[in-house]
Amino acid sequence: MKRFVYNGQPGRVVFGPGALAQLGKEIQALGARRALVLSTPEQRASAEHVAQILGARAAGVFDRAVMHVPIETAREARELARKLDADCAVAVGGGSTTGLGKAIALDSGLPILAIPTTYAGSEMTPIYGITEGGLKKTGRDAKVLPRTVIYDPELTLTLPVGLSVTSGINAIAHAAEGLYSVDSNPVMDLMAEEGIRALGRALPAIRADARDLEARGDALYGAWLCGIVLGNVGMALHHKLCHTLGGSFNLPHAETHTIVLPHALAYNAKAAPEAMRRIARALDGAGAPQAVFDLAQDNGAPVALRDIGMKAEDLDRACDIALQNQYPNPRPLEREAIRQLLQDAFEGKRPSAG
Ligand SMILES: NC(=O)C1=CN([C@@H]2O[C@H](COP(=O)(O)OP(=O)(O)OC[C@H]3O[C@@H](n4cnc5c(N)ncnc54)[C@H](O)[C@@H]3O)[C@@H](O)[C@H]2O)C=CC1
Ligand SMILES: O=C(O)/C=C\C(=O)CC(=O)O
Repeated sequence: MKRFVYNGQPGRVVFGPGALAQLGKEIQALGARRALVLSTPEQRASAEHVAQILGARAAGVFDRAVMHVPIETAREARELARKLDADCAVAVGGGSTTGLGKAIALDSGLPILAIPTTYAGSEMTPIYGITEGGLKKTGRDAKVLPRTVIYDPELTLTLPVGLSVTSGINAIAHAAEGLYSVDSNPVMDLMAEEGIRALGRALPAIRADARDLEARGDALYGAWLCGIVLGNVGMALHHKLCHTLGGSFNLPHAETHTIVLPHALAYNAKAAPEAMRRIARALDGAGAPQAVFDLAQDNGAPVALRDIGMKAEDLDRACDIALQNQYPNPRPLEREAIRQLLQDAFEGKRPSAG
């Protein structure tokens, strides 16, 4: 008999092509009068478009979001929010931009309205990350959970195919680890399997036609479900390895998730057979690690850490860092086997079945 605790996270979702048109109404519903719009430098035009929709309710645009939220950028954005007397942050972009909004909210309590344009899922979580002195610290705080999320698939049509595939597999990683989480529950399991299924369907269709709006909607739907799982249940070895590789070796976030996931699943396969069965079923494959590997490789994503900047001589240190603290994982953390996992991921081996 299952025993579990289920805690729904508050938050409003407006979903669908053209949903961005609801922005004015949604800001008004939040009671905000002066919104600071956030973006990366590359998405400045999207931020300006959002500011235009907000009209008099736009206080300004800050376009310097970058990956992993450096504390200096967070301080600059917080200062600007104070100077402009902003009462809300609107984050238009991927996990980096939502992350910057969270850093402002953590400090000031300002509500966030998120408009995600990748599949990372940060908009659905109370998890924040800030990097200081080369070290990324993450934490959970209800204050940083966006109050409203507008998912508009039209805004993802410009997401390059390569990043669409790796970002989609980043989302699948949340659901996969959610299925064997120490605090999983039946509702999250349903969302996790459905999220993986939607992304498994959508990514090849996006690869075939990046402007396929139906597939873009499917991918965003999957990302939403996977993001909910990340926000509600604890992650395990895979996320720990990716944070180590991203935080200490500066590897790109979505690509790292894509490469490591098949190997983390292979490591945990025997200890979490029901999770593996559900992942394989969602991807219509014979085995979960192999199905995830094939999804990446068949859609042109990198499959070897050595191809995204990892150095062979750093693998021992990565293994040591990932094992510094104990954390729940279906299979106990065994140094030799985890070092082999990293070697396999480094070389881009397809995990063997059984
Ligand atoms: N706190 C949380 O719950 C989570 C946090 N994250 C964090 O988010 C960051 C990674 O976020 P990602 O979304 O992977 O990447 P990102 O937000 O850094 O975006 C990658 C690049 O793609 C561009 N881009 C985004 N959407 C686009 C679009 N529709 N069209 C064209 N270009 C677009 C961005 O401007 C940027 O240049 C990492 O720092 C990661 O740790 C990721 C997942 C969950
Ligand atoms: O590192 C963070 O900012 C928080 C969580 C994540 O990045 C989740 C992930 O690894 O995709």
